[in-house]
Amino acid sequence: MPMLKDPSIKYKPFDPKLTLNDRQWPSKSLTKAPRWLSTDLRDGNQSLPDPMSIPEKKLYFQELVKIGFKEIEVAFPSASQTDFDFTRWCVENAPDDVSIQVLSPCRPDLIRRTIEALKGAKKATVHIYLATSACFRNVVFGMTPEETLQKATECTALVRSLTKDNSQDEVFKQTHWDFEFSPETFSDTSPEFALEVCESVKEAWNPSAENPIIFNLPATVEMATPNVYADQIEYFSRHISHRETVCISLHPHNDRGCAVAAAELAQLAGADRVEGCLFGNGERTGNVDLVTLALNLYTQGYYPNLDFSDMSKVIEVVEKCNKIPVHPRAPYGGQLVVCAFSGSHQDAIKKGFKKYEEQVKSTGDISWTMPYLPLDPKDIGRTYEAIIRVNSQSGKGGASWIILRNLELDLPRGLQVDFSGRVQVESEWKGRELKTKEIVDLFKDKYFLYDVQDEADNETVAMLDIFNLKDYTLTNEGKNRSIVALVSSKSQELELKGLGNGPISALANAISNYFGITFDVVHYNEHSLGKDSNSKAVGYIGVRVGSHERIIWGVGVDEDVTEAGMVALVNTLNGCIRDKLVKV
Ligand SMILES: CC(=O)SCCNC(=O)CCNC(=O)[C@H](O)C(C)(C)COP(=O)(O)OP(=O)(O)OC[C@H]1O[C@@H](n2cnc3c(N)ncnc32)[C@H](O)[C@@H]1OP(=O)(O)O
Ligand SMILES: CC(C)C(=O)C(=O)O
Repeated sequence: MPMLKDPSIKYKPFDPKLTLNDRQWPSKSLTKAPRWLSTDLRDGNQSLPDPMSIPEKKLYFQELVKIGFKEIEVAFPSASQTDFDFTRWCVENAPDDVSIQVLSPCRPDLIRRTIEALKGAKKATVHIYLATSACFRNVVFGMTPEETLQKATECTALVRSLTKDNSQDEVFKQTHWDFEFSPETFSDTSPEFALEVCESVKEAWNPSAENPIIFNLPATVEMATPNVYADQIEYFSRHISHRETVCISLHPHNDRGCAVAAAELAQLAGADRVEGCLFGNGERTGNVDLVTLALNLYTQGYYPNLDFSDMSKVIEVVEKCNKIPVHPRAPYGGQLVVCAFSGSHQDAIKKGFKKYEEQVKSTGDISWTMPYLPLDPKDIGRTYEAIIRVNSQSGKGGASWIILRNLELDLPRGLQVDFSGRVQVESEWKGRELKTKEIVDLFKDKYFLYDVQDEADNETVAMLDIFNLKDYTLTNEGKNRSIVALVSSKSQELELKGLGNGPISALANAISNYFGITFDVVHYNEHSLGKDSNSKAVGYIGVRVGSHERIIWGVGVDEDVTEAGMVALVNTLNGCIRDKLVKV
């Protein structure tokens, strides 16, 4: 029995050791982007089974710059020659406005090596960390609180002497130095002790309002619900002295699956900066996902200062370098998050797009109100074609969307229902999703939408012995129209004669007369295809034959709108012959 019936004998509820009854964060809203730091190349990379090679790191770095990151943690330079060399490459290649951040533990030898890697950088942030929680102090370091405080302070003083106070080395003087300290395991540290250590570190660094110190307060392990983290951050923000000289940074991990929520609530609680990775890569369950955080802001109408216009490219780089696939359901970016397979979703989205396109056309108003889709897929470089996909769970909306997007045919409701039955049979038979081309081909075959200019289509028409409207003459007979129409297939030619109050009804009457059946047009509509003067017209016709309940649908395309309807009618005859409702 691996799971305990009484887990309380093993696990205790988290005690934040903090009472913040006058918390302010719950009544605030997020209205601007924080400072972002990507730690993909450090925290993300250190968690990969196969860390990135230098070419992969370069590719990733360039993508981060393209997205718009101005602070990038590029490595743990003392860890390996690869990390050191890559830091050197960043120093030489980073754009002037991008600050290169590197991480080191509070170990003087490693701090020296780390700072050596930054020589010549235009903008650099030295980031050191030391765990402050009782668990880590006792289990990992065997250090008292006083020893921890002393080590953090001494290492900060060392970084200061090697960077902003380094008067020995001219090259070091050229760099704009920032300093970041992480009381690692902050989420599990007594709030008073985290504050005490940070006050001492702050004094050792001596920041200013112009050059604030960064206190990165990590949820190294996510310990509790996000509101607890928010309280911890608000407590720190309200109690740290000279708040204007401090930038509060977040570094949430996702152990409980709440990293995004924690980062959002903690920003409400006063944080200025967020560290994380694209698509939440990182130790264990990952760092906070910066794509989600940024696009959450965007879909509230606030520009996140990160540009995901080419999401597919971002995913390509992330997957190539991390060698971990981005989950198809990853918020915003996942391949399946803008795809609807099920009938109700497709129906709502299709109606939503119709309304939206009308709204934009008639008023120019692009404000987004779309069932099921919080983000316009176009904003992240996705096409509308990919939104609706068709399988056995789909209704009429799905297949007709594909036909609309690919053939520009806005099918009448009855025809949608008719076609969706055919699609359903096909997808169940194949036991899988039907691809766009399969659906389009299915439609062309079912409604005889063959192109006379196309050789392959002509062969099909001949093989299936399908009737075409070859010629016709219409004459007025009082209020009525009389028709003589020539329809031909490969094997025969028929002369049909009839009378009606218009060309369509005259031809329907001619078919009735020839085959000795009732052939009633119960649905007719048409619309134009294309927007220019060469545009064609499409006609849709539904007929009821004899005593059959079923309506047989035909579609016809022609330069002339009347002829499009007549072609559609001849195609209903083809449908009747194929379905053996009419004998030739
Ligand atoms: C939460 C985080 O993600 S923190 C970042 C973690 N990232 C990494 O560790 C990736 C790179 N790390 C490495 O390549 C190696 O760990 C190195 C090069 C830094 C150090 O390697 P080693 O010297 O072999 O040490 P090792 O990794 O075995 O153990 C860590 C040692 O550092 C100490 N240590 C751990 N964190 C810190 C810290 N923040 N400050 C000071 N010392 C620390 C540990 O107590 C341990 O000391 P001990 O050997 O006296 O018990
Ligand atoms: C070094 C720190 C910021 C860290 O990675 C963590 O605590 O998760």
